[in-house]
Amino acid sequence: MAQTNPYGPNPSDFLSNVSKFQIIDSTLREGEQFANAFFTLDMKLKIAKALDEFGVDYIELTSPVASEQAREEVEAICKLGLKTSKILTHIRCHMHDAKVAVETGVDGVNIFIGTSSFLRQHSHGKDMSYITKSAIEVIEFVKSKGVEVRFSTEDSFRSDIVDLLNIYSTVDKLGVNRIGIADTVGGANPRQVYELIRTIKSVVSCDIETHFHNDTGCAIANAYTALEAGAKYIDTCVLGIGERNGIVPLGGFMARMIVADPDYVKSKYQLKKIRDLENLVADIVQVNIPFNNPITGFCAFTHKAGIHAKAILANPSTYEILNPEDFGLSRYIHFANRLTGWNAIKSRVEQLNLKLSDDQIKEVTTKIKLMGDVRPLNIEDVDSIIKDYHADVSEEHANKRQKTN
Ligand SMILES: CC(=O)SCCNC(=O)CCNC(=O)[C@H](O)C(C)(C)COP(=O)(O)OP(=O)(O)OC[C@H]1O[C@@H](n2cnc3c(N)ncnc32)[C@H](O)[C@@H]1OP(=O)(O)O
Ligand SMILES: O=C(O)CCC(=O)C(=O)O
Ligand SMILES: [Zn+2]
Repeated sequence: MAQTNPYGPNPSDFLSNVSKFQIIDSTLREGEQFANAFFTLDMKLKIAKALDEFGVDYIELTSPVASEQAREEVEAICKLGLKTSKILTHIRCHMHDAKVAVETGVDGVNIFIGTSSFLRQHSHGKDMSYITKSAIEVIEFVKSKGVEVRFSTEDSFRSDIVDLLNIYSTVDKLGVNRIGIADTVGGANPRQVYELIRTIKSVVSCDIETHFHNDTGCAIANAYTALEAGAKYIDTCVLGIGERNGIVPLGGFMARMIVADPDYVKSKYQLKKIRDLENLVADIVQVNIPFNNPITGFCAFTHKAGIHAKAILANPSTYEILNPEDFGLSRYIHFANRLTGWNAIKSRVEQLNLKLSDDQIKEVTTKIKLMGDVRPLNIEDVDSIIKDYHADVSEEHANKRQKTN
């Protein structure tokens, strides 16, 4: 009987887009706002090509009005003729920005403006009626140029819900391709995300994009819940880089989604390229891949405790929700420590091509654990304990045979 996936989408959840989400990768926009990022054109071209090869649906680029170089970079990336990813640029709700953006050759423009009282008062100083008026003007202009348009409210979760419903239904009627909902300060939790998206979805017919910061560690969970509530597009960055501690990390998001819908994720994204993509960005922004990074952290597929090792050797699904092979990686059983057990050591004895009975393996395991109580062990330590033990028991055996002959 086919087993149902306990982590799969709920089949009765008709609004859910868990099995048809798309990725808007913002490594070259939000990621450029990461404290350590200084991207040259060459670096941006390399990252754009790698994102395209991985298969992200869209690549979002820094506003062309940020600097002359930024504008040239947008144009150069548009000219790459990427095979999969469409190109967006991220602009203020501002006519000048829109005029510059549509001349760069992008496929779409992501417009944003702050709607919370914090941002209305201290960022741009405009009220909701001004915001609505300029949104209409800028959206109509971008649409007239035949490129995709998305309108987003910055700091959506601290914005007044009536303001949000009014502005989103207005821009929806203008025919935007997507609206964006942003947790700009990373304070939202999954339940709030679900409720806000369901409420907004009831007044718009266009698709919903979401943008989650990770200040309180909820970014991936919020992204997943957003899809469950009916959002379709998730903003990501490689390694989650971005302003402050960044946004939804592409790799971690892939880990979340492959568990929910393996067929969709494997058919759409080149998962075996995730490690190279992360290494490329990590090198460019000069950070290490975190040890506990989903998928590519150095110990993401390392099993240590004896109980885990035994079960993993019997069936990897016992303690693995992700299959390392899906990402071109392999699992590792860490047996050189005092938490090891005889099953793990038996596997090592077999790898070393030695013959020991189960009782002998249990005895040598006790020796390894005793040594592991004294100091940290490495593989060579364990191998030499096994080999010495093997030599001893073989010699004993030979002596016994000599005596009986
Ligand atoms: C949450 C986010 O990550 S949003 C994306 C952030 N991205 C960026 O900031 C891109 C890089 N930014 C830049 O290069 C510059 O800030 C520029 C070119 C956009 C603007 O530079 P400046 O004109 O020197 O203004 P400065 O950066 O000091 O202040 C921001 C200006 O944008 C205005 N503004 C801020 N957000 C918006 C918006 N969404 N729509 C319209 N105007 C806005 C502010 O009112 C302010 O203009 P003012 O000084 O005339 O009041
Ligand atoms: O444009 C958006 O939707 C998000 C902008 C942004 O980076 C943020 O609000 O944190
Ligand atoms: Zn952001």
